[in-house]
Formats: sequence, C-alpha cells, structure tokens
Amino acid sequence: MNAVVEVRDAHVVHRARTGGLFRRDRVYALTGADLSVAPGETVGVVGESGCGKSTLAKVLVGIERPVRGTVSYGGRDLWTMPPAERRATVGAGTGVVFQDPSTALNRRLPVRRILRDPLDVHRRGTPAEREERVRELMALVGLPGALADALPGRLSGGQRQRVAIARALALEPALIVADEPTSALDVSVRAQILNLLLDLRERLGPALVFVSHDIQTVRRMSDRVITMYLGRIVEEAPAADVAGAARHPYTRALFSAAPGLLHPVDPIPLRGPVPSATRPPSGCPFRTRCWRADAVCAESLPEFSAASRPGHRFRCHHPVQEDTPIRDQRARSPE
Ligand SMILES: Nc1ncnc2c1ncn2[C@@H]1O[C@H](COP(=O)(O)OP(=O)(O)OP(=O)(O)O)[C@@H](O)[C@H]1O
Repeated sequence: MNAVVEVRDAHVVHRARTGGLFRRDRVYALTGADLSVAPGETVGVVGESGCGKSTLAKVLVGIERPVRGTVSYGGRDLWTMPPAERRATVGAGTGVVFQDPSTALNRRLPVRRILRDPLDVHRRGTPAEREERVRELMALVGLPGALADALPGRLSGGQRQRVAIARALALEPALIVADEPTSALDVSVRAQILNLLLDLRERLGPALVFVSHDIQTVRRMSDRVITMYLGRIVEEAPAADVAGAARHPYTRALFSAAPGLLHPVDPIPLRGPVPSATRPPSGCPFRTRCWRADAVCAESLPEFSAASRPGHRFRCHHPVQEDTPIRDQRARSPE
C-alpha cells in the first residue's frame, strides 16, 4: 500500500549562536532519517529532549525543509513541487496539533473563524456547508456549540486543544501529526485529550504520528515506535514488542526508566546528559553513554539490522539479545 508520507535520508542542520557572540555553530537536528507512514497507522516517536523528534515532525508536514533528502506525498517530492501545490498538498493532506494550544491558535479569532479558516483557504463547499462543517467539527471534539463565538482566551487549556484538534481534522487529512499534544495541559485533562485523539483515530482512520516524552502512552497508542537519539533514528519496532524485545541499548534504557512497567525494574542509569547536537560523537552517537560500547562504536554507526520480528530494526554494533529479560539487560556493563 502506498505510504501517506515517506521521508528518505532527511538531514536538517540549523545555524545557532551556541559559542561566542559572532560564532554560529551547526546544529545537527536530524541526520539521515528514513520514515514511511502507512495509511491509518499510528507511529510513536520517543527520545530525550533535543533528540530531533519535533524536527522530524516538522519535516513530515513540510514546515521544515531538509537540507538533504526527500519528503514524498503520494510518491511526489514535496520540495520539488511549485510552492502553491506544496501548500495545497500539505494543507489538505495533513493536520498538526502542537504542544501549546495557547500559542498555536490565533488569539483574535473566535472558534468559529479558526475552524472555518482551512475550509475557506481550500475552498471546501459553499459558505453554508462550511458553517455546517464547523458545527460538525465542534461536536466531533466535544465542544459545546455555545463556544463558537468565544475567543481562545476564554477557553480552558483542554478546550483550546480540542479546537486545535478540530482544526487539524477540518479537511479530513490522511495524516495527523501530534507533537506533545498533552504536555502543556493540566494533568487532569491529559487523559481526556488522549482519549479524544484515540477515539477520532478509530472513527476517522487517519494515520497518526505521535511525539511524546510519555513513553508508556506512546507504546499504548502506537502500532510502531521509533526511538531517536541525537538526530538519528536508532530503532523502529512494533509497539507490542518494544518494551520487552528492544535491541538498542538506548531504547532499553528509556523503557527501563519509564513509570508504569508491568514488572518495575531498576532504571538503567545513563552517564551524563545527551551530548551537544553541535558536536555529535563520531560513530554511534549513543556510545558516550552506552554501557555496551567499545572501540568499534567510535568508528561507525552500523546500518539497520533486521530483528526477528517483522517491522523491527535497529542500528547497533552490540545489540541487547532479544530474549534478555529487562532486569538482566545490563550484561556487559563495565561497572
Ligand atoms: N530553530 C532552531 N535553531 C537552532 N537549533 C534548533 C532549532 N530548532 C531545533 N534546534 C535544535 O535541534 C535539536 C533538535 O531539536 P528538536 O526540537 O527537534 O528536539 P526534540 O526531541 O523535539 O526536543 P523536545 O523533546 O525538547 O521538544 C536540538 O539540539 C535543538 O536545540
């Protein structure tokens, strides 16, 4: 089946003032990322802060242009399309839900106008049909019709995120990208928003790319989980297998530290913070914190190897054995 979106060998490099006043360093935000999203599937993206999750999300929806590599919709490269066609393709084909609904929504527009905007821009239906669609969208995300004329400032955080989700769904896109959609919300409403996303996915069937720090939620929501480290995708596994059968030591460490494990284990401690994305280590970027690393890891990052389960692959010279129980996975530890 054709992918909804396909990213091949994508590289994103930023220029940032990380050194002295006049020095601009290169920040390697995304390096050689490959990702293909099938219709209707949910892909979860995990990794520590700064590892490139949002950058990958932005590349998927054409907000960030890779300096190298391709992003294809329906087999056509987004960045070789004329700009108007690119905007139309991305605008109608994707919906984006960002972390903070208070900055993502135009504060001066009432809910009704926010939801009508994509319909107007893409000229969907008659004015009366658009009004009807706005009512339909509000009902879909559980917003009372009485809020149609409210400005975002009058809404609660959860209601604002419902508006953002409704806006993302307005044109019935084949792909929704949700980047930390609940992390700016009160704990009490996070579950409601997650359940809403899950429910809408079931009912409407878009593919969903879900970025989150909450590893257990990602695992529960996704069909497939992508682990990122310092701008690289280092493992890709079916969500059902990722906690127990991950082969990359970094994925193991992330899951060992995630609350809510069925059989809690001692978290695998990682040495120090993630290195700077301006000077990623040679070879495998994880080697400076990995308890299994040796000299070969400084020389190269291996290509992906296939694990025994379909759809599971990883990049590591010294992968954890698949059937290693989570509590024994520190074998080869130098400590
Ligand atoms: N506009 C920018 N200019 C300079 N550096 C940037 C820019 N955007 C992102 N970066 C850097 O690129 C790297 C990847 O950032 P990104 O936001 O994709 O990571 P992330 O995994 O989503 O982090 P978080 O979980 O904290 O949102 C980081 O080192 C970040 O500081």
